[in-house]
Order: sequence, then C-alpha cells, then structure tokens
Amino acid sequence: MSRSLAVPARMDAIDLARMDAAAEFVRTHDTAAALAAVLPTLTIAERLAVAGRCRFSHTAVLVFPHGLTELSGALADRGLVAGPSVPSVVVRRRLAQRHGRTADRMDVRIVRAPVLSRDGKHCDIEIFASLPTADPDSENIAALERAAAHEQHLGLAVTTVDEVEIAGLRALLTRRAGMHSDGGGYNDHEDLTVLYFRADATDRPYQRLELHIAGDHPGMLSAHLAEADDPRTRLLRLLTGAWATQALSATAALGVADRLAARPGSSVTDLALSTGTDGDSLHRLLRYLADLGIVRTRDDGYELTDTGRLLAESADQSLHPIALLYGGAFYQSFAHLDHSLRTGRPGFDHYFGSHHFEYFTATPASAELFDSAMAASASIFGQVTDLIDLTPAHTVVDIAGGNGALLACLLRAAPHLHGILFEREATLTTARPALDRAGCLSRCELVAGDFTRSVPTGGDIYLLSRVLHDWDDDRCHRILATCAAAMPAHAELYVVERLLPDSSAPSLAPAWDVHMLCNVGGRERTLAHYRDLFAAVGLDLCETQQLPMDFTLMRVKPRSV
Ligand SMILES: C[S@@+](CC[C@H](N)C(=O)[O-])C[C@H]1O[C@@H](n2cnc3c(N)ncnc32)[C@H](O)[C@@H]1O
Repeated sequence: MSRSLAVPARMDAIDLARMDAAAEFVRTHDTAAALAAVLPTLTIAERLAVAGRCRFSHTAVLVFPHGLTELSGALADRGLVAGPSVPSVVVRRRLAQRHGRTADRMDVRIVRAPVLSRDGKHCDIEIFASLPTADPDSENIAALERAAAHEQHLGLAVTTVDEVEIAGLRALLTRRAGMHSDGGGYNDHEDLTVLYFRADATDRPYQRLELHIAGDHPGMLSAHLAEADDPRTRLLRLLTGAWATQALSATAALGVADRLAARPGSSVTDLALSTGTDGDSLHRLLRYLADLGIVRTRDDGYELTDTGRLLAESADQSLHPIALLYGGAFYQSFAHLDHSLRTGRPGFDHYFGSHHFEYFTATPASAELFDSAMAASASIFGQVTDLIDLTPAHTVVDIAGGNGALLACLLRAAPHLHGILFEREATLTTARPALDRAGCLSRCELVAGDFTRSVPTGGDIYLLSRVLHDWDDDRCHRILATCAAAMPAHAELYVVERLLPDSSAPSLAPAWDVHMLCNVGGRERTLAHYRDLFAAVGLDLCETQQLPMDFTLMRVKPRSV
C-alpha cells in the first residue's frame, strides 16, 4: 500500500517500475545467469574466466525523489529496506557533464537496498537518487534522464585487485564481448573505483556493465577513461582509418619498422638518416604511431611494440607485405566502394580495369606482393597441420594454394607425404622457389590448371584455403563440384575460411566481407551458407575447428551412397 506523503510524490511510474525490474532481475539471477544475459557473445570458457574474478553484486537505477524519505517509503512499499546513503561522485559528475552544469549544482546520493539473488547470495539494488536543487531546469533534466536511462547498469564486484587480471577482464569485455568504455571514476566516500562499459547491442537486459573494484587505481582508471570517447570523437577516430592505413603502410615501406626492430631505442635523427626521411615529418609520424600503439618512447628514442614489430620485414611471421598491399592497390580500389554498393561489382575492376587476379598476372611485382601477403598469414597454417590427421594420407592436393605456404607446412610436418600444388601458371612461377626455400620442392608436383574445369585426382587430403570467399555461389558450386569429382570416396576436403558470425559477436569477417565485395567480387559466408554449398555438390560438412585470426577449418567428406 502506498504511504501518504506530506508533498506529492516526485518519483513517477517509470522510476517505480525500474526499481521493481531491478529487484526482480536480482531475485531471478545468479552470477552465471547474469553474465549470460549481459555478455551473450562470450564463450562459456570466457564467461567462466569473468566469473572467476567477479561476482554479480547489484543492478542500478537512477530515480528522482523529493528526498531520501520518499525513496525509503517507496522501497518499504516493496518490502525493501534502504541502507545508509552515500554521496555519489561519479554519477553526479556524469549528470552534470551531460547537462552542462558544474557538479556542485547536482545532488545525487547512492542508496543500496539488499536483495537476495537466485542462489541466495547477498546482492543489492543500487539506487542513484537525484534530488531536486535550486536549478530551475531540475524537472526537465529529470524527464530527459528518465527517457534515456543512461545510468541503468548491472554491477559486478571484482574479487581481485591484481591489475593484470583486471586488465585481462577489461580486454575480454572490450575485445570479445563487444563493449566499450563508458567512463567511470573513483568515489572517495566509499574508496571504490568503478569502470563502466557499454554495449551498443539492444538485445540484452542491461546494456551497461559496471566493474566495481575496491580501492583507488588511478593508472587503470585513466587508461579506461581514455577509451571512453563520446560518439562524435569515436566517429572521428573511425573516419581517420585511412590515415592509419597509410601511416602503417609508409612505416613498413620506408623501412622505419625494420630499422627500429634492428635498433630499438633509435633517435628520430638516426631513424631519419637511415631511412632517408625528413626528421620533422618522421617525428610527427612517430607521435601518431605511438597513439596507434605501434611504437612507444624509450629514453630519448623509440621502440616497436609487439604489434609494431609485425610491420618489420625481418619479423617472424611479418605482416609487412599485407601493410604494403592494403596501403597500395587495395587502398586505391577501396576508394571505389561506392561503385560496388551501386552495382554489386568490384570497385577494384572499376578502378584498375580488370579483375584483381588478371591485374596481378599482368603486373608481376603486384602478383608477388599479393602472394607474399597471402603467405603472411602462415601463422594459421601451422595450426592447420596440428588439426589434420596426416598419418594415413599419402598425397595432399592444395587447390589454388598460392605460393604453397600451407602445403609446405603439411609436408614439413609429415615427411612421408607427397604434395600437389594446383594453381594458375603465373602463380606457380613464384611458388616453385618458395617451395624450394622451404625444402619441400622434391616432394611436390606443381600442376597448372583452372579449378572450374578439373583438379588432380587420387589425393587423400584436399585443401581449399581462402579460395571460396573469392567467388559467388555459382562459381563456388563449380569449384566444389570439380573437387568432389576428383576425390576418392575416402578422401577429405579441408576448407579454411572466415565465417560470418550468426550473432553480433565481434569478428574480422564482416570487414573482410566488404573487402571481398569491393576488391575481389566474392563474399564471406556463415557456416550454414557453406554447409549448403557443400551439400549442393554431394559433400557433407563433418566438423569445424577454430583457427587464430577468426579463421575456421571445415572438414568435408564426399557423401557416402
Ligand atoms: C586468396 S588466394 C589463396 C591462396 C592460398 N590458398 C592461401 O590460403 O594463402 C586465391 C588463389 O586462387 C588462385 N586462383 C584464382 N583463380 C584460379 C583458377 N581459376 N584456378 C586455380 N587457381 C586459381 C589464385 O592464383 C590465388 O593464389
């Protein structure tokens, strides 16, 4: 029953319904269920890693009572007991910033009311009570805040104060769970650091998550706040993606990365002299590269970060050729994405006048760069080797295997194997010396041909790595049909591709799908799409295995009759 108040209630039906929903959520969830609800894109193992370092502690709402008496009454009406109030620091400042005021013109208190979670653990609903002030706009602000519900969140109490573990948690939330920093702060009244995260997805009961950490952690907090861009800043950062591509590509092309790899701590003067660049311009580039996380300062010079090291040609599994390709031909063609969007045809063909395979054939230097760029992802190939049982096989046929990097991995892992590299004549020219350098040429047959017409028969294992995504469904059917026709009944086909996720899970595949649209004329696909392509030519998808860099290995077999 509602209590009679001396003044009419200020809290409205929205405030009360939000408090009810917050309490009900706590009663019906435990830590595992709460994490599943707000972090649906994490794998079970990742959620277990979060649960190992956090416990579900509260749900939070912002409401607008006249004062704490009205709030306590509303809580009592719901069978809840208001705990003592504490001044809010972080939410008060956020409210002030949103409405262009100084924090001293806002009065926000934190009141917690205990509620047992589904597993009987002590949790709270955390209520931010924004009290009226002399500000003539108080009621307008209350209405705007009620409509936007900016402060609703689900709170996790972090059970570790180890900053490395907390950094790992932040990385899981931002890189794997698709959340981004939504600010935070330190409340000295409670000696608590809070880090807020927000997901743009609307398919979850709380879009915001709070990590609630005992003590003051200024370094961690400032790193988190630096990532909390407002939408305008975030969009501006995205719009400068082309600048980042060129900065990285120039760093690779001019040998800056290699010089830094050879001489970590080099001064700008030394770097400029050794790379033939202008000192002031190079200095400005290095400052941008530091912002991008590619270099960092050391004494009075610079050194590469782990990410930056991959730009050096000399690096193990270097991405140098990819930097040159993405900053070169594929950069120029990406400027014609609008053509692809209007016509469904590659911007590359529109700009260069021919399909990229033909263009690369006609310009051998670009062809070599393309083949090296493909081989630069060879780090995934090592893992493919571990996932295929090579023992019973005699012959591996790599269809459109580029310069033979994957085939060489398999042949090196299994000295009894014989390999066939099936490629276009032009690519075999660069593949031969590459296989020779890998020490595999003597066990390899190089066969030139067109995979839409026929491929070598009699293999035990067939490979199609990053081939199908180059083509539309009709061409894929043709390629797969020639493979199916050549494969003995016992043979297996292994397909490497990036799968489009079924959910909003973060993945490299959507970006590469647009790249395929604009540069190649192909597409990335979901697992179900691939299964249908295989089924249409009598092949069955048997198994999938996850590879690094969001690739998947699919095992496919001829359907037994
Ligand atoms: C994206 S690359 C993949 C290379 C390699 N499998 C890898 O994963 O690194 C696609 C390859 O398909 C080859 N290719 C294109 N058209 C072909 C055709 N009609 N017959 C055989 N190979 C072809 C290209 O030469 C190129 O090396």
